[in-house]
Amino acid sequence: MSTEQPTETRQKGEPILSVENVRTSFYTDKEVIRAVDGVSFDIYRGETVGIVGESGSGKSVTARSIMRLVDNPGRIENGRIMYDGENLLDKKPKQMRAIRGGSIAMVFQDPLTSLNPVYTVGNQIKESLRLHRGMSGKEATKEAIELLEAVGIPDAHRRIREYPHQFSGGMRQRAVIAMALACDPELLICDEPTTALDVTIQAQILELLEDIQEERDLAIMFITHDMGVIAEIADRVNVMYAGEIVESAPAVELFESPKHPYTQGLLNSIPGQGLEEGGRLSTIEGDVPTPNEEPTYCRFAPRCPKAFAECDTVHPVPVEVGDDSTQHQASCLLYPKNLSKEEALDVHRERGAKGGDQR
Ligand SMILES: Nc1ncnc2c1ncn2[C@@H]1O[C@H](COP(=O)(O)OP(=O)(O)OP(=O)(O)O)[C@@H](O)[C@H]1O
Ligand code: NI
Repeated sequence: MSTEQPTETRQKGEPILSVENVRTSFYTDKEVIRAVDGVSFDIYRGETVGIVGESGSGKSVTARSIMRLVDNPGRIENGRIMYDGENLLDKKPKQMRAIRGGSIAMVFQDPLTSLNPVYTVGNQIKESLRLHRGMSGKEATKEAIELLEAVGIPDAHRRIREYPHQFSGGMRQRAVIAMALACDPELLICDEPTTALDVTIQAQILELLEDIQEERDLAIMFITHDMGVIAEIADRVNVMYAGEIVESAPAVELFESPKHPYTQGLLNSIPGQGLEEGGRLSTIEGDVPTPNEEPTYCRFAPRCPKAFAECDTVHPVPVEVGDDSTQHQASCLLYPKNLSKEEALDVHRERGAKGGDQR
């Protein structure tokens, strides 16, 4: 972290969540997979931070690391996750359970992973209210109905007595969001919450999240592989590739002026943009590599149209790339632009040697 905070950031006060140089690895029989490899980012109150990247880039493992839900053979090996001034990695399992579904709630792609088929939707919301806010009886029923109304479920006093299978996909995801809100969270982590829904319903859910955020000053971490969705919802974007954040910027700036060749490639693959001759959508050739060794090179180089010899021997660290702001970083040897190629390479070599992800 730099000691010089840009004005805009300083005005927002302290971040509600600071992920600092986190590494989470999976110890399989064959190899050690560094699924999250030196990841750092902040989330401020009332802000939506997007995490975007192709399948396998480490988005979900990042979310699960924050929630301390990494299963065997996975281990969080390095870094700090500061929440409300305390490191979540130091919390006992019991303390973590209180935080999960309490001040930090999570919404997954498949609402059925969060809903129990044998209980009514109302009873599940009421159970959350009982556990996290000590409510019961009529008071809890009233609050549960209000929550269902707040997430746009019509006829809430009747639907509260229905089971998850009686809800449509979109309504189920709304119910899951109501359940998350029942705990009155400060931070909502959404992992592809709209991916399984059709486009119209997806738009409605995104709108709902924005409304709720405004009402409650909620911080949202939003994971998706869809740049279009990011454009809709994020204030700030972190682009992930093979376990690392390769670019981080305010959303508007990222879309207007992407710096990392990977981000540029992702943006070219949005329908309606970057159409090749003949109208075909351009995509980035090849797949995300499995990050199974310490990066002493750029993991994107094999797919990068701008790669040069040093990309195979120098690990890029995040450097400032903003045209006029100090909140735009990219991990790419092409930058900083104001330096010669040799000077820029030295910046990456030196900072990499000092321990990598020092922003
Ligand atoms: N249980 C596990 N065992 C071994 N490796 C795992 C496990 N879970 C995740 N990984 C590794 O971590 C990498 C990142 O996974 P992650 O689920 O975070 O990707 P993602 O960016 O969320 O992708 P998607 O868009 O497909 O959800 C995977 O490619 C895989 O190599
Ligand atoms: Ni995922």
